[in-house]
Amino acid sequence: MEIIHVTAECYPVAKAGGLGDVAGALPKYQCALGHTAKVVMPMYRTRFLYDNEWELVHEGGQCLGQQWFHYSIIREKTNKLGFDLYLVDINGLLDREKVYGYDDDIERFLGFQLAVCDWLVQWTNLPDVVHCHDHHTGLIPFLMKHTYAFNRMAATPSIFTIHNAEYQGWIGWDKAYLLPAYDTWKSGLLEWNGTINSLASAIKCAWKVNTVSPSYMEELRYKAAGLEPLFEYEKGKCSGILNGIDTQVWDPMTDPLLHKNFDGQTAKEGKRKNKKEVCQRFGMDPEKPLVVFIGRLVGEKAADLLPDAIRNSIYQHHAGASFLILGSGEPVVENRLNLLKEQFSGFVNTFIGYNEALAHQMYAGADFLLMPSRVEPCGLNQLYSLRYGTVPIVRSTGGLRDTVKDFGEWQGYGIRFDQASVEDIVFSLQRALELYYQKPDLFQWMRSYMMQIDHSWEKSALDYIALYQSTQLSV
Ligand SMILES: Nc1ncnc2c1ncn2[C@@H]1O[C@H](COP(=O)(O)OP(=O)(O)O[C@H]2O[C@H](CO)[C@@H](O)[C@H](O)[C@H]2O)[C@@H](O)[C@H]1O
Repeated sequence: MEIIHVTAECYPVAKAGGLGDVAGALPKYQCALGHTAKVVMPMYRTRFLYDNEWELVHEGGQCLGQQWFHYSIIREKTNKLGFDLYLVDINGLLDREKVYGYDDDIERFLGFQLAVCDWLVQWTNLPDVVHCHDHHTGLIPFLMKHTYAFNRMAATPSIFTIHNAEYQGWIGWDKAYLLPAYDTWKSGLLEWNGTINSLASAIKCAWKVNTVSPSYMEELRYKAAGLEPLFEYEKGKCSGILNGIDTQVWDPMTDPLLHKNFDGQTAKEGKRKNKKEVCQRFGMDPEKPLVVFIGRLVGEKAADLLPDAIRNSIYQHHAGASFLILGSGEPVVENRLNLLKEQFSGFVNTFIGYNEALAHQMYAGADFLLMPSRVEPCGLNQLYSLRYGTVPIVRSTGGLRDTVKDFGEWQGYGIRFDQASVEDIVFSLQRALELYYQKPDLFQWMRSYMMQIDHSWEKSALDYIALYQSTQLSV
């Protein structure tokens, strides 16, 4: 099959979160299965662009409302990522350093989607599947099926994967003129609650829709930031496929970013050395258990609970653990964490920002990874932590529920709690400290057991192929 993934992020070209990891790995594993998977994404001005060689494969033009724009598509020459990578360049719109966060993001990603459709529709042989990821590509199923300009692709299956339904790509109707012509009676396919909603439109128009874990798909039917009835209505074409991890990038035995590589046999010593380095750098005691948090400091990840939970744990557990936080997000949370760092110097430290190398070193050096998420469609951090022998402490939601088993259960290897509350987090930290100080044998067993769990992409890549094939049945 020929599969085109359309995405705003792809590791290592540009990554802001888990979407980048998935788009950088899934196509590679699909190619390994004998399919032809390709990725098309915006050409941001990131380092990857300048460090690699490119060839021009297409040039064209499209209208964004009254404004005509020129676009070009370049391809990475050496198949460096294990699949064909195409970048869409639109001067003035996509040529920025960051992926998101600009005032004209609506125009930027509309321009991107129009350019992709304009390019694909000119292919002599259309691809077998167009696989769109998250709301930045959510209008493509509508554009392919219902606009005059692109309806040569109406019979080409579109698949839509929801990595996060909290962000929906709302566009006021006053910007509807930016879209190419379509029969106006079809405008209901774009709309939700009085605005154009890219995510809702994708759920309505894509041939198949999936989320990145089965539990999250279930949850969306009763908690989906306003889209609950839509998920209930469209449940027939919706499913959940658990994310995998790229074991070529995330392997503690070969990871070049670690101070010391290790595998299941050498984990105790290897992790001890990595922990020592991390603790030295952040001024913490390597004899104490190291609890880390890595991710966006936003409400969805319950990062706002961290300051109180950490403070309470330090008081209640007599500073029995060290805490290190890597992330950025809401300024209030960043400031509160930095205050905590001042107050509890030597016990708490933070790195506010994005740092891929440090993330790897923290997965390797930590004893516990804390993920109290209010919403977690799948979560990759806990999968990385399992592979790096770091016990995940997670709230029982979405993909966290599907991938972490509490150590109170038969062959459990993690710590789970129910409520996104300071009390539940502190109680779970207490269980973690008991495990670390009082049950070292069990702790070691959990570590070696979790490192062997297979969360590679092989199975999920096959599930996606089966999903694509199921579109043949729905023609
Ligand atoms: N400050 C920082 N420095 C370095 N690295 C950082 C970092 N902050 C985050 N990361 C990295 O970004 C990735 C985060 O992935 P997640 O899946 O946990 O979250 P995200 O919410 O972005 O993804 C969404 O999409 C993914 C993919 O489908 C779902 O798993 C998830 O549940 C959903 O919310 C990990 O690779 C992590 O190491």
